[in-house]
Amino acid sequence: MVRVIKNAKIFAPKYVGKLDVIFHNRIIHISKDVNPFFVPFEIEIYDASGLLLLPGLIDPHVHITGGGGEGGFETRTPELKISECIKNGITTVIGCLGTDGVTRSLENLYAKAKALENEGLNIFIYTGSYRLPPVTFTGSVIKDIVLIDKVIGVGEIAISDHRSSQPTFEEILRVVADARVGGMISGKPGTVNFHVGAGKRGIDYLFEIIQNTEIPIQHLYPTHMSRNKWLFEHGLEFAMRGGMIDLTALQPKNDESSKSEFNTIDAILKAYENNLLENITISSDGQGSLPKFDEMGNFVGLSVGSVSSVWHTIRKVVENGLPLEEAIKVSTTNPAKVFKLNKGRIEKGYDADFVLVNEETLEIVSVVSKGEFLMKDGVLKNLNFEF
Ligand SMILES: CC(C)C[C@H](NC(=O)C[C@H](N)C(=O)O)C(=O)O
Ligand SMILES: [Zn+2]
Ligand SMILES: [Zn+2]
Repeated sequence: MVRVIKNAKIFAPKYVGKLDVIFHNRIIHISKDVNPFFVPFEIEIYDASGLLLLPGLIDPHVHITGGGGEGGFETRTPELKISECIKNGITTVIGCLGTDGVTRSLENLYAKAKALENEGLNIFIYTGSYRLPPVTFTGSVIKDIVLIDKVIGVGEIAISDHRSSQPTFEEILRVVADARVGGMISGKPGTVNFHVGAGKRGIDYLFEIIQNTEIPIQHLYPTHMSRNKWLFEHGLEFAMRGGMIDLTALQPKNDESSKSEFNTIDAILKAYENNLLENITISSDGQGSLPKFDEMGNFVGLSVGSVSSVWHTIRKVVENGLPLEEAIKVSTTNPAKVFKLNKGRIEKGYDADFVLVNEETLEIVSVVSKGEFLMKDGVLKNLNFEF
């Protein structure tokens, strides 16, 4: 079905004015005052008066089958409900495993990815989990990337963290080399998503790779880079060399980090001041655990990441003075660049993934993914097991 969204104020991300957008699964045409009765076929009209039209949000790090477990079996976190993504404007997700690569499987990750895709989202996954040697589908990272359609890279590989496998530099380098060539052969980005812990080695391994090997920086994609101010400073240095860094979004309920001296909002504003916003993405760590450990490394407790943190963070950054057309880049054009996706822009030929928000409140009203409304004026499409 061809559709037209009329009278929306469009942020492409740049604000381009009030225009009409005609689309199928991709954007066909954008112009003023489209008259749908002039086209010689049926076209569905959506009047977006009073709404802003943004590119669908891309969340590059979600534990779609659940994660956690750092406090024992009862702390394994629940899997993702697709309605959470839709209500929060997320139309593209990269799924991953985390600490627990034993009871969480890649087969389950793949099945969940296909389920989310079949119900309307755009989904990709990483092979591997925290540990090296990595868990794989086929026994090899290269084969996983080349032969498993949804696999676009490897992650989240833990470094500088007491929960990592304490990988050697050679182990890390081999995974990145395999991801690069696997990506080349299959036309995929071959991205390696590094989970960077609070350890004092930070992203030393990544600097070593770009300084001492032939591997280009675009394959190295560290996350949790606003975990603390010290790590973020190193992240900015990595960004100055052309690298992309991912920040874990500010969790709506987690008022601790919003009160702590440094959080993701500060990090985004600082990147903007340093003219490095184009090197920043944010991710929710959705359904991943957000565990706390004491100084002796004893587990203290954990909360669960929420995909709602992405839009929450963008709104907070706008409240702190960053223009909307800048703030949304961290979840549209920037992650689209990391994964080489035909997404993240409201331009002819781009995928028809949209979020429509109330221009006064920035509340999310409607969501379109692959040209289909998944939520229209606050009403979700019918979803399995979600009543
Ligand atoms: C960035 C911080 C706050 C959360 C972060 N979460 C994960 O890495 C995911 C988790 N280990 C899981 O497997 O579900 C962490 O633990 O450091
Ligand atoms: Zn992590
Ligand atoms: Zn994670």
